[in-house]
Amino acid sequence: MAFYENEVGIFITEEKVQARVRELGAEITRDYQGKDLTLVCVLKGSTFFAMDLARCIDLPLTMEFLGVSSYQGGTETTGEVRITSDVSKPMAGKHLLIIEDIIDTGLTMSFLLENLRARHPASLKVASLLEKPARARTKIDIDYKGFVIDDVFVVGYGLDYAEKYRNLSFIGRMKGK
Ligand SMILES: O=P(O)(O)OC[C@H]1O[C@H](OP(=O)(O)OP(=O)(O)O)[C@H](O)[C@@H]1O
Ligand code: HPA
Ligand SMILES: [Mg+2]
Repeated sequence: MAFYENEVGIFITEEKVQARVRELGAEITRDYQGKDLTLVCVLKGSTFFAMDLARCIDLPLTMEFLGVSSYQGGTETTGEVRITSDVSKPMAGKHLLIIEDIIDTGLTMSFLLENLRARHPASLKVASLLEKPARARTKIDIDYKGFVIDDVFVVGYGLDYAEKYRNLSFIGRMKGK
């Protein structure tokens, strides 16, 4: 029996995730032809998605990493988004695409959009593997969206519960949460 099976059930299979990531990569490749694209990967949750997506984009892109945290290990947001590590270069004049694993209440993305917009990029767009509209507290326009999901707490493919389960290659759901 695999280590996660008591607590986690499969929600979106690895095959479905990978197929959708390839589609999004092809779309981004078409849209950013001739532009100097910078992926802003949001630590820690988006790392697995960002790494796979980047390999499906057929363009000479740059990768930056921005750490933010607001869940502090639980299943409910604390409502306070903190930057835990900043990008390594000025973002002014760049075509930025924020890469997220999930937009749940939208508080993190709303913070990120405001923060990055203030740095005067040439353009600013959003890619998120998951969207959970049932819990949205603010409206976020997602330019590249993987899946819309119901109000369940998901783990795997970068998403954690108390820092665990990020390394599952599928999207799982916590049993009883
Ligand atoms: O839309 P929201 O309700 O703000 O939730 C989404 C955010 O919450 C999670 O990050 P978390 O704060 O857990 O940090 P982590 O990525 O390091 O797990 C997730 O990775 C998103 O960044
Ligand atoms: O459903 C979720 N799972 C893991 N982390 C999250 N952060 C916001 N929503 C979630
Ligand atoms: Mg988390």
